[in-house]
Amino acid sequence: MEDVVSEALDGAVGAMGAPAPASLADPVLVAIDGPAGSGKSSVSRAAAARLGFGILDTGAAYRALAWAALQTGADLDDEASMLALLDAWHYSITLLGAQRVEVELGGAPARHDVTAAIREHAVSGQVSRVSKHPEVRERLNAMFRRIVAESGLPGVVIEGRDITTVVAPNAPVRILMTASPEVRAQRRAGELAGMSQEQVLADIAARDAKDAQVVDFMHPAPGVRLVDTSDLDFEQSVEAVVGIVREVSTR
Ligand SMILES: Nc1ncnc2c1ncn2[C@@H]1O[C@H](COP(=O)(O)OP(=O)(O)O)[C@@H](O)[C@H]1O
Ligand SMILES: Nc1ccn([C@@H]2O[C@H](COP(=O)(O)OP(=O)(O)O)[C@@H](O)[C@H]2O)c(=O)n1
Repeated sequence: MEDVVSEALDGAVGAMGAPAPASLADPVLVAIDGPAGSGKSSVSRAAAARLGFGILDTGAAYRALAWAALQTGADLDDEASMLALLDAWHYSITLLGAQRVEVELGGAPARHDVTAAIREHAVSGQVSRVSKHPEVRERLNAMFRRIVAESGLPGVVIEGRDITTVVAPNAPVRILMTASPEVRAQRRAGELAGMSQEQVLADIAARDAKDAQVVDFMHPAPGVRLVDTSDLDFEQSVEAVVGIVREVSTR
């Protein structure tokens, strides 16, 4: 399946004019989980940049699979159909710089830049239907571990729902990022033009409820640090994550 082309170094070329040096050691992992709108993607991205690490947004792969299923007319509730899609697709995501997500499905055009499309409401509302399948999760988790291992980066922040518990339970830094439902809806409503805060709150509550049937991302597992961003501004949230990483790495 995932004949993954992790284009991690593209961003480094653009940013620095030369490819990033490949690290000989395994990358340091910073695992971050949390519900929708807690700030995990944007805060993880800023923290990674500050630490000189890459960022792997795992939700993008679930979103891209849902996008591919909607595109091809496959039944999102049928696990075998989703596994067949995974067998056929090529997925790539940048780990440095601006996020770019691409999917190859075969056919014409072969390669689709889905960076914007996977954030649309039509995809967000359907993605829990593909992420509920256990074997789909196993296949994507294997892909995430491979992308990180092959990144050549000194460290990678990897964020999603089950990173601290399933994908990287041995990561030296594991964080659960939360915020109250009202604050999360307010943040998301600011991003989604034309939707009221009430609509957004209902949407993310419904998605969280479906997702929570599959993985627990509301309560920190033993050893996982809780960062509640309800009363933190963006900069304070980034500092909280960077502070935990520095604290752990100087122990
Ligand atoms: N601590 C914070 N204070 C204010 N706004 C924030 C904070 N964290 C994130 N945001 C904003 O909230 C929105 C949702 O954050 P995002 O990172 O997409 O959340 P998640 O990945 O958990 O769904 C973004 O527009 C982001 O800039
Ligand atoms: N590790 C992960 C990441 C995402 N997901 C699924 O992918 C969807 C989109 O994740 P996301 O992180 O992009 O969502 P937001 O929190 O950014 O809204 C979630 O609603 C889950 O259904 C998952 O099941 N496991």
